[in-house]
Order: sequence, then C-alpha cells, then structure tokens
Amino acid sequence: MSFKKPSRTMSVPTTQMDWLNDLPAQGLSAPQTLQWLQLWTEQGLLRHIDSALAAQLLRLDGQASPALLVAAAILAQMEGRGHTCLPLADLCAPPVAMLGWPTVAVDGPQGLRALWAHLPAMLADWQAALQSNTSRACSRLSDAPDQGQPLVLGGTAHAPLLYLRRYAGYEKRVGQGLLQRASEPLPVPEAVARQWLDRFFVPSTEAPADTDWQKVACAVALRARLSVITGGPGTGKTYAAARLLALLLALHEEGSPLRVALAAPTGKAAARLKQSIDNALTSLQDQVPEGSGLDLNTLIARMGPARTLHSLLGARPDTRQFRHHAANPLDVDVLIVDEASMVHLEMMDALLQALPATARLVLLGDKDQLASVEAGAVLGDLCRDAAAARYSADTAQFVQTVAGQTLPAEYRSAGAAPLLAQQTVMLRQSRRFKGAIGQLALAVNRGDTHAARAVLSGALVDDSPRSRTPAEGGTPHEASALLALQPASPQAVCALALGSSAKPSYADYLRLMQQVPSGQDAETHANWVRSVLKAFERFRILCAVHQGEWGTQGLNAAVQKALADEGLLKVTGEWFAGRPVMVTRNDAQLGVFNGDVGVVLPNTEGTLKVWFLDGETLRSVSVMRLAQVETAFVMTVHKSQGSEFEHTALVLPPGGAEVLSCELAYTGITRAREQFTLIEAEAGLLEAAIDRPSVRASGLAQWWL
Ligand SMILES: Nc1ncnc2c1ncn2[C@@H]1O[C@H](COP(=O)(O)OP(=O)(O)OP(=O)(O)O)[C@@H](O)[C@H]1O
Repeated sequence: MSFKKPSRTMSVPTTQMDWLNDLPAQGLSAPQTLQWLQLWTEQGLLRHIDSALAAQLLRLDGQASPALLVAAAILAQMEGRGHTCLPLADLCAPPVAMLGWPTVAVDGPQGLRALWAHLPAMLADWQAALQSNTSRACSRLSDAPDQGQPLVLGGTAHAPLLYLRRYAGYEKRVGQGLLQRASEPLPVPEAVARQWLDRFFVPSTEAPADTDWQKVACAVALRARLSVITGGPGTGKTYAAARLLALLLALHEEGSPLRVALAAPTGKAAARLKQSIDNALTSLQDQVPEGSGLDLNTLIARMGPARTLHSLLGARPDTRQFRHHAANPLDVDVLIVDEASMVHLEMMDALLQALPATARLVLLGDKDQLASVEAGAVLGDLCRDAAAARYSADTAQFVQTVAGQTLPAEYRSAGAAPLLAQQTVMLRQSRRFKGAIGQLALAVNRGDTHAARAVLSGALVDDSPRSRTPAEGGTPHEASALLALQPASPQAVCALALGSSAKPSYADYLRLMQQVPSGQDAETHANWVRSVLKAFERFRILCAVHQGEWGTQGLNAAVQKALADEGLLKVTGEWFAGRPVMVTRNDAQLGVFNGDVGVVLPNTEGTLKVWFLDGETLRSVSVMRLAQVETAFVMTVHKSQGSEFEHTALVLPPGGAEVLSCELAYTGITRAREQFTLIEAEAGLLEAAIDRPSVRASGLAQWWL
C-alpha cells in the first residue's frame, strides 16, 4: 500500500462540521469523530482505507468510543507507512511528529490538536477505551479464543501496542517461530567442527589476533536452526555463508544428501547470491584435503539456482496464498536467505510456515539498510543487539571450543543475554568498501553529518581519488569516487545520464545497443543482449519519491527526453528499443517479480521483448504481456535494494525532509561500487536525511526479550 503524502495546498473539504463550534458543551460523539476523520481523508491526510476502517468499526460496535475510532484510523495510516503496530503511548498527545502533517493540519481549527483536545491524555484511559470486555471492535492478544475483532491490543500493560488483526497474527507467529528455532539446541560434534572450521578459516597474516567473526558466525549457526549474519556491504556475509554450507555438508550424516536452497527477495539479489556462493565454494574446494570425501562441486550442482522468495514459496496469481505452507512444506534442510532486510513481516511469516521445523534458516543482510516497503522490519528487530553483541558466557565458551575464538569483553553481556542475540553475528570489516564511498557510508550510518560532508568535500585524507563538491556547472573531477552536486536542477541529473568519458552512464548501454548484430544467429544475438544489459547495470539513478519533477516520474521523463534529444534513444510510443523497465507486480505465470529490471530489445526476428539477466541466464517476455511495469532510468532507493552499480547517483529532492532518512541515504550510497554522485536539489539535504533515523514500530522483539 502506498501512502499519498498530504498536499501542502489542501483541497476544500466537503464535510460539514458546523457542530464543531458547540462541541465543548456536547463532547465529541462517535459519528462526529468519523466526520472529522473523513475531513482529513478529503484533505489527503489520511487514506480512504484509514477512515473506512474507523467507519467499519462503528458499524460493528455501536458502543465504540471516539478514542477507539481515532486510534484505528491512525493505526491503519501507520501500517501504510511500514509500522506493524501503534504504541498506544504515542496517542497520549497529538502525534505531530509521527504523522508529519503540515502546520495547518496540526494547528488549524479542524486539525490534529483540536481533535486531541477531546481525546484522553492518559495511557490508562486509552487502554480503557480499547479494552472493554464487550468490545466487538478490539480484543486482547491474551484473549484466547477471541471473537475475531479487527483490532487487537498486545504489548505489555506498561507499553500496550495496538494492531490490525492480521499483523498481530503475523507478529505472534514470526516471533514464536524464530524463538523456537533459535532456542532448541542442536547437538554439535565439537571436535570435528573445530577441525573443519580451522581448515576453512586460515588466520589473517595482517591481524592474526583479531576475532574472526566469520568463523564465529559459522560456529554459532551450528547449534540452532536459526542464525543471522549481518554486516555492511562487502563484509563477507556470503563468504561466511558458503563456508557454513561446506561445514554443514562435512558434518552431515551419511544417508540422504543435504538439501540446500538459496533465496532472496528479488531476482537480482538471488542471482548475485548464487554467483557468490558458487564462487566461494569452488575456491574453497582447493582447501579441502584429498580423500576427505567433501565434494563441494556436487553440492553446487545440487543446490540449483537461487530463487526469489515468491518463487521459492510458490506464489499464486492474485492471492496472498503460497503453494508451500505448513501442510506442504519446502523440501529443504538448509535455507539461506540473502538481503533479509527487505523481507517484510508477512513474507517472513509465510516463509516460516513453509519451512520444515527440522530445517535450518540462515538470514544474511545489512541491518542498517532501509526496511521493506511493506510493514515490518524483521531483520532490524532481530539485529537490535547486533552491534553490542551481548553474548552470554555460554556462547563465549562454545565459540572458544568450536571456533577457537575469544570473544572480546566489550561484546559479552554481564547481565541479560537475549536469546536471539546469541544466534546473531555482525561482521565488522568491509573487504570491498574501503575508499571514500565506504567512509561516507560509515559517517552516514553513525549519524555524523560533519564527517559525511567532510568526506564529500574531500576534507578527509584517503587512498582513493575524491571530489571537490563543485557547484552545479562547475568542473567536477571526472574520475573521482565521489561527486556532490548542490544546489542542482533536474538538468544535472540528465547530464549525468548522458555521461562523460570517465563515469559509467546510460550512454554506455545505448551505444552498445546500436551495434545490433547482423544475421539471426541466436548465440550472437544472446551475447549482444547480455552485453547491453550488463552495460545498463553499470549505472543507475536513485531517488527518494515517485511524484514530482524530482521523483521517478519527472526524472524518468526528463532523462528519457535528454537521451532522445542526444540521438541515443528513438522513442516511438510506449515500447521502444532501449527502454529500461521495472516490473511492479509479481506475475508467477510469466516468471517476473516486483522489482525485476529488464531492457526492451528486439529478438532475432526484430520483435520487441523485455529481456532480463540473472547471472548469465537470459529471459525474455513479450512486451504485450507485461502490463505492470514502469520506466527505470530512475528508480527509488527502496527498489534498488539488493543491487549494486559501478556508478550510482542518489538524488535528494527539495523540501523532502519528510521522505528522507538516514537509512535511505545509507542504502543509496552503498549501492555504489566504484563511483557515487550525490545530487542535492538544495544545500543541506544530506544532513536532513542523516538527522532522521527511521524507526518502525514493532512488537516482534517482545517474543524473545
Ligand atoms: N575472510 C575472507 N578472506 C578473503 N576474502 C574474503 C573474506 N571474506 C570475504 N572476502 C571477499 O570479500 C568480498 C566480499 O565478500 P562477500 O561478497 O561475501 O560480502 P557480502 O557481505 O556478502 O557483500 P554484499 O553486501 O554485497 O552482499 C568477496 O570478494 C569475498 O571473496
């Protein structure tokens, strides 16, 4: 569900609220509350489904109080923004910061504060409004069985959380499921495991005394059916996961072969996972002593391709149901899921339902990246303690015995050691991200605006070439890893797309596209398509929003026109050669999934098709069959997760403070492998983003704390 930002020039409401002047004498009635919510809907502050939920609750329960109706509408609104629940305490005062509405909608006569003057100010009163024993609108999570009320009150007495029923169910199942997998101890043949781990992880000659966190991650993953490996880009999550697979194979009892599945939320991320795991296993085979019987090549062959989660679970067209579920589980012993930060709560629920109780789940991901568009932040919740680690004495002892690693004192817990934290390892050293881009990402992640700006302006000394923060129209250092343009116009974005000799741009793939192979040889044609798609993948423009001249819509149109004006594209109607498109809806029958990116190119007969590349594997779909796509010269940061580009440009829109966040900036920056360009429509937008860490309300962690 997408949230429509409230417009700053609000439309004239049609709802009559004359009674508002007499209100203090009468008190606010439930129907009047609905009118108020309706007014906010007409003003674009709430979505129709937000106020419709309140209306439905009043139909269901004539006794529903104004507080309940308001709480329901705000809860629905927050679910649309990615929260799985609403902390009731946030309603004790007008939720100004939470909603981020314009001043007139907050302070006006029919605004947020005016309504809140009629609502409870004490948590206990909100609880009472929602908790009545006879309510047909709201039940308590502890009520079992309940009557299927649409709202559910969970959390604790001191920190109550209000849920839509669907999310209360997901959260309970996911919380309990993860806890169960993490807490049931598995027998570990410690001595044999130690031998293999010592073979797979040779101490670094640079810093032999440092803790080898990858080795630690493999060790702790052995002792339960859930493990989490988190870390920034290039910290070696996949490298560690490949070694874990080898270890599990080495320890696997004779008999049936070890069944391994690889998955990720997007096709691109799945293809990258498979490639990295295969490469790591292939080179690891050389470290396996002859005669040990450990055959990693056979494991690679048996694993098959990595799948999107939708495809793994067997998505069905136009339904939320999957082919695999508790009654028809996946045929797997070990499931590795990469880019787990993108896995939303509902998907994690489906995954845990479909995973046999005996299977191991290994989650890989960067906890600091943007959470999924849909509600929930499962990896973030799982990794709450990842930076501090909080390992127990038991964990330290186990890691010492099985991995020969001493956990540093700062990562041990003197007090409580949360159970999930014992199965979580954060990798702390990036092997790929050491230059200016890495420094910038670190500064953003730390919330350090000064350091971030200093890196951008070249104030820090570093081993890679860097930018000089030229003003627009200046002469940026073409070959530098970082470039910052501010204040910039959309033309600056177009100029970047058109490119120059030193930085990858869209000119690269469009020039290759013009070299169409003559003849109809299928292999030559496929190689040409591959080369065009790979060249397209070298560069991407990312932005924060969809609408407006600084959103995907405006910028895609501007870039397309600039490329056409330059003679690089021939735009003829909706479908034309060179149009990059992103799929916006899963279509299991066509084998395309939300977020897949392809390019329109002719087949050997000259018919236009959309081509997708997963690793080296090409797929094509007829343009006539792909209805749900959008042009993808420019895509949102959200949609770029799971992908990396040699050169990434991040566009921050003017006045965009509400849509910017620290996670958005960090995710955008870390999509860049070699070159990063920041385009700020006005000065200070990066700082505005860094100063706004996004927080998602969720009660998931209550299941294991
Ligand atoms: N212990 C190690 N020794 C040597 N090279 C390593 C080690 N760990 C990782 N690498 C190398 O570092 C690079 C990044 O590793 P990897 O791809 O596993 O990181 P990642 O965290 O999975 O990255 P991403 O964020 O892209 O998913 C790879 O080339 C990998 O081979």
